[in-house]
Amino acid sequence: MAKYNFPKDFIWGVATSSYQIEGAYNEDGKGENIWDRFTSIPGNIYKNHNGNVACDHYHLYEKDIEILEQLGINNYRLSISWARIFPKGYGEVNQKGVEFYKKLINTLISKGIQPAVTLYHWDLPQHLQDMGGWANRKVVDYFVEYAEFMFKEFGDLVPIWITHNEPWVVSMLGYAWGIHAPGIKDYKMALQVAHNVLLSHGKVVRLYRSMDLKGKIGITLNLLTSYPYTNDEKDILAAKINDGFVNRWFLDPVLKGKYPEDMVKLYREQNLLPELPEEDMEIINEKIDFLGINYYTRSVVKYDEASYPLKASGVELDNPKTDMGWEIYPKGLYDMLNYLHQNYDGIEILITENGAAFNDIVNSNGRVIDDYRIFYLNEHLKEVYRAISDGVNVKGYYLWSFLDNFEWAEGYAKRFGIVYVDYTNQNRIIKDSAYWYGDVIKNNGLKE
Ligand SMILES: N=[N+]=NCCCCNC(=O)[C@@H]1[C@H]2[C@H](O)[C@@H](O)[C@H](O)[C@@H](CO)[C@@H]12
Repeated sequence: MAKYNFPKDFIWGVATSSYQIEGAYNEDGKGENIWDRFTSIPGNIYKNHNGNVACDHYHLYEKDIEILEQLGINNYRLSISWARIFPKGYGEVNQKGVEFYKKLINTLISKGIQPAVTLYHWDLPQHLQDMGGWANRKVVDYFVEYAEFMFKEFGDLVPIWITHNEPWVVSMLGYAWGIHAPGIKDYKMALQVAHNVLLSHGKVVRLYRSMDLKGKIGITLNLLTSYPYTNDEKDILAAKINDGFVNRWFLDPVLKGKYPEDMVKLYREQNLLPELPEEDMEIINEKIDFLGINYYTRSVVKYDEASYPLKASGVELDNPKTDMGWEIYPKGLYDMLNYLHQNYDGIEILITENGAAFNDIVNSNGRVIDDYRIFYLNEHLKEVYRAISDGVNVKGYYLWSFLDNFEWAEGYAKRFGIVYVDYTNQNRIIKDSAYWYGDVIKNNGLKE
């Protein structure tokens, strides 16, 4: 019996993404994507790790789905590798790529596991990057063509669609700071990228509606609850600017049809404002069925004269952190859920990612005792429960991640999985947290 009972039809799931787990980077007709290219350049990734093999999910997906079944996990968020479908990003279709996802999704459904499909989780076909990538407005139209193909092929199979995963990361880490693929450092271009990605989202939602499909469609945003370091009004303003930078720059166009005025003013003053055609806003604001949010940690922000362009910088507190160095702050999820409920008309929410990396060790009995991860997950789920009890419209939770996997610039050094992957032999070891999560699902709630 659970102490914290979740709503009857609450969605309990786990999440992954194509580049992080599939491997088979150049198999069965798949085209090169920007992460294949970015990881091939020495110095970009921890120890020059890459996703050429990753968790070899492309070949091991049936065994991985058996683990989901064994654990009683009946919702699974995955992403599609665009370059497996369209090796050049558009035009010729790679039928073997289509067949892989048909087999994957049909196997999930045959076992009673509901798929949630992300169309774009960062792995842009390299051919499209060669023409400017998301900075080129033409790529918007190629994304729509890709989505239309996916809706025609999978629209009747897949009940939950996510257009994009974390446009803030796509634009800022990929095009402003060069930490992620394609490794560009151009802040103004990054803001143009963010706009084009949002425009592509809106066009795909509009397309989905026109095809009269029966599922739900939304977008996933990484949201950082922002808190001022002190009660000094400069810090309070800095926290608000950080909230605008990470959260409202994406939430407002999608849910209100306009960019936040304070950030437009700031970017205009800094000569960073890109082309933001007014006629695009109505498209970006196309009504979504749910907002996906990825929550990991909070931001504590102080005024910082030297910080460009926001005059705001994060403060590292001496609090418990995950292996990523991210503060463990469950209340930040509660506060974010209430913030969304109050400021965005009670929009339906799916938590499409929440989880933690810790330095997992396989003990002498071949077991991974990850009590720290169970603690992190339990504390965050208690905050979700509290928000639902306050009336916040949270419909589901996808734990990041199902498997240990390629953690972008950190390579395989960071383990987020509830299933341990031994990359030397591709063995899977079910961690204690996975058994714990299976119980949460069975009880539809938490014991403590
Ligand atoms: N300071 N700080 N920052 C906290 C937020 C950083 C933004 N990164 C994410 O949210 C990525 C998201 C991604 O979808 C997944 O593909 C990644 O594997 C996870 C784990 O990294 C998360």
